[in-house]
Amino acid sequence: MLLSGSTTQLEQKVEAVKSVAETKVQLLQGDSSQAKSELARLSKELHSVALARDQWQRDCEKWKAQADMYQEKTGKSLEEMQNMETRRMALEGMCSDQDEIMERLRRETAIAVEQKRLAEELASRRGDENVELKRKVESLEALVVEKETQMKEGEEIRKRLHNTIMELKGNIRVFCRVRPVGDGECGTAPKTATPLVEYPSQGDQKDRAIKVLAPSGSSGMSSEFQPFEFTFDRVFPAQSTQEDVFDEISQLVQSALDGYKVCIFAYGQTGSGKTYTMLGNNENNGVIPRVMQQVFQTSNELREQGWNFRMRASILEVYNEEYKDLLGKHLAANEKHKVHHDAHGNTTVSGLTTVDVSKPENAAELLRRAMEKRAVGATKMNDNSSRSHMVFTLKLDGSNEGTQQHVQGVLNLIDLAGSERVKASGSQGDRLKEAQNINKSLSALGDVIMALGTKNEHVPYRNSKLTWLLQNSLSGASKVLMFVNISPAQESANESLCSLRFAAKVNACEIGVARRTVKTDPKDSQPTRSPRSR
Ligand SMILES: Nc1ncnc2c1ncn2[C@@H]1O[C@H](COP(=O)(O)OP(=O)(O)OP(=O)(O)O)[C@@H](O)[C@H]1O
Repeated sequence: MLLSGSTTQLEQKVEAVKSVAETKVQLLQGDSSQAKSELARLSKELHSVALARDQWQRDCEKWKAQADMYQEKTGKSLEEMQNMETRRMALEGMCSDQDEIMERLRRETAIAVEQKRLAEELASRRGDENVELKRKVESLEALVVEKETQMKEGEEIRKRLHNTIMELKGNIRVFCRVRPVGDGECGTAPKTATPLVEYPSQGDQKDRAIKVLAPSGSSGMSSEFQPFEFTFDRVFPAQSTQEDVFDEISQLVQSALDGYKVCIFAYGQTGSGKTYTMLGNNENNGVIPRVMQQVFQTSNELREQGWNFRMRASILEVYNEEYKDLLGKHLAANEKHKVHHDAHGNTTVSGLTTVDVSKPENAAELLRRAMEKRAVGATKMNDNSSRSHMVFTLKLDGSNEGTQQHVQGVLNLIDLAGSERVKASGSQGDRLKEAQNINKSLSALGDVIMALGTKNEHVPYRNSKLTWLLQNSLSGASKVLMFVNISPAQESANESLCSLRFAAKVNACEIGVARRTVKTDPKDSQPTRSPRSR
C-alpha cells in the first residue's frame, strides 16, 4: 500500500512538471534559443525525475517482494499477528495476576519463616528446660532406687529379726502358698466378682497376711460368704515362683549344714499344690531338688575351709499306716520296717535303703525312682493325687580335721498326702480306706504339734506312723517349717478355711528352741563354731 502510494505521487509530480514545461514552451516560443535551452534543461530534469520514479518503482517492488517473502517465511498473516497480539495481552494480564499471587506467597513465606524462627527459639528454650527436667527426673529416679534399696534392706532386717524372734520363742514357722486358679475353676465368690483370696498388705502385714472368703457358719454349707483373715510368717500369692519360695527357706538348709535337724512339710487339701511345692515338675524344680542343689554347692564351698560332708538319702512313704521303702524292694509280707530312736535324738528305720549322694544328678535320679513307686490315684480334686505321705531324709555328717569338729544335721522334707472330707469326696473301697488313714495321720500330726505347743507331758507320737517317724524332727530340738497350701477355687473355699485354721494353730505353737548336734574332739579346746561362721 505504501509503495503504490509513492508511485502515484511521482506520476502526479511528472504530470505537473510536464504541464509547467508545456506552458513555458508556449510562453517562450518567441525566444527560441532561450526556450530551447530551457526545454533542454527541463527535458533533462524530466529525464532525471523519470529515472527517480523508475528507481522508486523498483524499490517498491523490492519491498513488496520482501514483505511477501516475510509472510511466506512466518506463515502468519496480519490477522494472525493481531490474534497473537490479543493473546499476548491476555497472557500479560495473567502474568500480572501471577505476579500478585507471587507477591502474596512471598509475604506468607516471610511470615512462615518468622514463625519458624520463633518456634526454633522456643524449642531451644524448651530444650534447656527439658535438660533441667531430665536431670530432676534422673535424680528422683536415683532417690527412688535408693529408697527401694533401703526398704529392701529394712524388709530383710525385719525378716531376720522376725526369724530370730521365732527361733528364740521356738515357734513352728508357717508359710502359706496359694496356687493359681486351674482350668475350669472359679476364683471368685458366688454371684460377685470379689476374689476368694486377697492379700492385705499394710505395714507389718506385707507379704504375711491372707484374706479368704469362705462360707459362713460352722457347717461350711452356707451360701453366704464372709471374709476370714490370717497372718503367717510368709504368704506366697499365686504368682509366686518356685525360686521366690526357695529363697525364703534357703537359710534352713544352711542350718542343716550347721548341725540342726530341720523338718519342712507341706500340708493342705488334695490338689492344693503340695507336691508342686515340694518336688515341682520337669520345668520348675520344687523345694527338694533345690535343697539338694544348695546342699551340694555349700558343702563344696565349705571344703576349702576343711569341712567334709557325707550325705546319705533315703525316701519312704507312709501308706495306709505302713512304711514303704521308695528306693528299695518292697519287704516280704511278714516283714515290716521298724523305726528306732536312740538317746541322742537319732532316728533309724530298719531295712530302709540309704544311698550315698555326692552329686545333684544322683539325687535327681533317686527322686525320679521314688516318684515312680509312690502311691498315687485320682481324686475328685486331683487326677494324680498322692495317696501317701512321702518323707525324703537327708543326713549330713560333716567333719573338719583341722578343728576336730563334727556336725550332724538332718533334713526331713515331707510331701504330705492331701486332706480330704471323706463324705464330700464320695470315696469308697480302697480310696475310702486311704482317705481315712490320711485324715487320721494328719489329725495325729496336729495333736502332736498342739501337745508340744502346750508343753504337755505326754506327746502322742505313737498315734500314727507319721508322727512316730518324725518325733525327733518335730520336737523342740528341731527347726520346723510348715507350708500350708491353698487352692483359690470356689468349691475349695471351705477346705481352704480348715487348712488355714489348722496352720494358724500350728504357727502359734512354741515347741522349744532348736539345738545343734555338734561334737568337738576332747583334744581340741577351741569353742565350737558352725561351718558357715568360719
Ligand atoms: N504354684 C503353682 N503353680 C502352678 N501350678 C500349680 C501350682 N501349685 C499346684 N499346681 C498344679 O496344680 C495341680 C495340683 O497340684 P499338686 O499335685 O501339687 O497338689 P497336691 O496338693 O500335691 O495334691 P494331692 O494331695 O492330691 O497329691 C498340679 O497340676 C500342679 O502342677
